[in-house]
Amino acid sequence: MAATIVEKIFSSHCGREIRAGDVVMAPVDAAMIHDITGPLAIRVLRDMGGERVFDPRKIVMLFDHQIPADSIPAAENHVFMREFAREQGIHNYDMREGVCHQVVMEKGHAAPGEIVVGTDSHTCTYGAGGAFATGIGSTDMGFVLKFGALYFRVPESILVEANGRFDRRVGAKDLILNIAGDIGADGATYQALEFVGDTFRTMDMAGRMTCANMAIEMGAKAGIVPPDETTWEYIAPRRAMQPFALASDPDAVYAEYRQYDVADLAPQIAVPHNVDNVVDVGEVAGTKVDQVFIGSCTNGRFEDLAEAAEVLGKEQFAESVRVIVIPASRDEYLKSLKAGLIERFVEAGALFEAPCCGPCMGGAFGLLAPGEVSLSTSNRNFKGRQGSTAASVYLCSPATAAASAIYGEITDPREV
Ligand SMILES: CC(C)[C@H](C(=O)O)[C@@H](O)C(=O)O
Ligand code: SF4
Repeated sequence: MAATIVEKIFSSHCGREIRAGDVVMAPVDAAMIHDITGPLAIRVLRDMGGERVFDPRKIVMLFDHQIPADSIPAAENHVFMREFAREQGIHNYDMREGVCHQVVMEKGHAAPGEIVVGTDSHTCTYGAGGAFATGIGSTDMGFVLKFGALYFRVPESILVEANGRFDRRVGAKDLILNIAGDIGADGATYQALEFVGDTFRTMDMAGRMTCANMAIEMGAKAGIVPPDETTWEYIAPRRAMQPFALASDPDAVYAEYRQYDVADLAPQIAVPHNVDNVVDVGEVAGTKVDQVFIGSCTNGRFEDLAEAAEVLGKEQFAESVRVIVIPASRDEYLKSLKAGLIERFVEAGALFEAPCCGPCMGGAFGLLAPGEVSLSTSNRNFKGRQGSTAASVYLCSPATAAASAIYGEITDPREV
């Protein structure tokens, strides 16, 4: 019977034919925990009487949300997790490598055809690499840590096809914001978004990660780009794995089909206070901004920083704006450093920070005062997300963020 890529992944893990809607107990190939949600998962494991984890090699631990520790409880969480990792023989990246989703991908913990879970909603990012990846709660993770498997209701898929070439300074983030605006924040609840078409096929891994990352912003359980040459090139230095074919059958059954042509797509922006409140940047151009954040698991890769630097050129950032630039990982940091991007950002007046979640979630720093406006390349603009509930957060691409930071107001990057 014809199957979607998601149904195929579950079938291969369960050893029998699985269909969307089935509830199955499936083994996981990797499980990620971080500094916020990890401690609770460990406590759940303990409460269940779990002495040892199922397989320490399949568990990835790292700290990214509250680093370096910004409070004594955060520092205590770090100590608690370090001790657990030592006791169980789990490799702990600690706070050395960067934002969880970037690190999982970069270090090859997720690969095509795998099932990966993480105690973070943006775990769906690894779908960029052809995995079925989804965020789970800490209670479920306690179970996974002990048994290496979890109950899943296999999702139906929505086929999202994008064709055409982007205009100058328009890219993956604009497309996914446009899709979020179209599908809506709950339009894909408990389903999987399968990204196909020329636009995704010619998109680099950085762009695919940006898109898969935001699947959860439409309520989707997962977002997945069927693996192709780009995927396997990314995987090659990270995992000893022979490329194999994995795609939906042509007559697979989908819950929905959505088509996009990106040729005339303008830069997009999500206006406060919802991710699906999306308009062309031109509609809000001229809005004054107090803070611009370029970073996060959505847009903190070298390609994103390079895009922002290209728009910046030899300009300065407006003195009225606090510009915070944070690469998503140590690798991305080093690439940016070697390419001279950091020097350019700092010369232009930016604060350049070491890899972490930063102001994305208003966790460690970069909080907004009531009435302030932030422009962010991250994925959520809910009330209070980056500080005061009376502040406003807009979401955009790195190009739009850089252009707006130069002028101190929301600016279409094509006009710079
Ligand atoms: C802290 C964590 C649980 C949370 C998530 O699940 O996504 C955070 O990373 C976020 O982006 O809101
Ligand atoms: S960068 Fe933001 S969205 Fe990504 S994991 Fe950190 S807090 Fe969550």
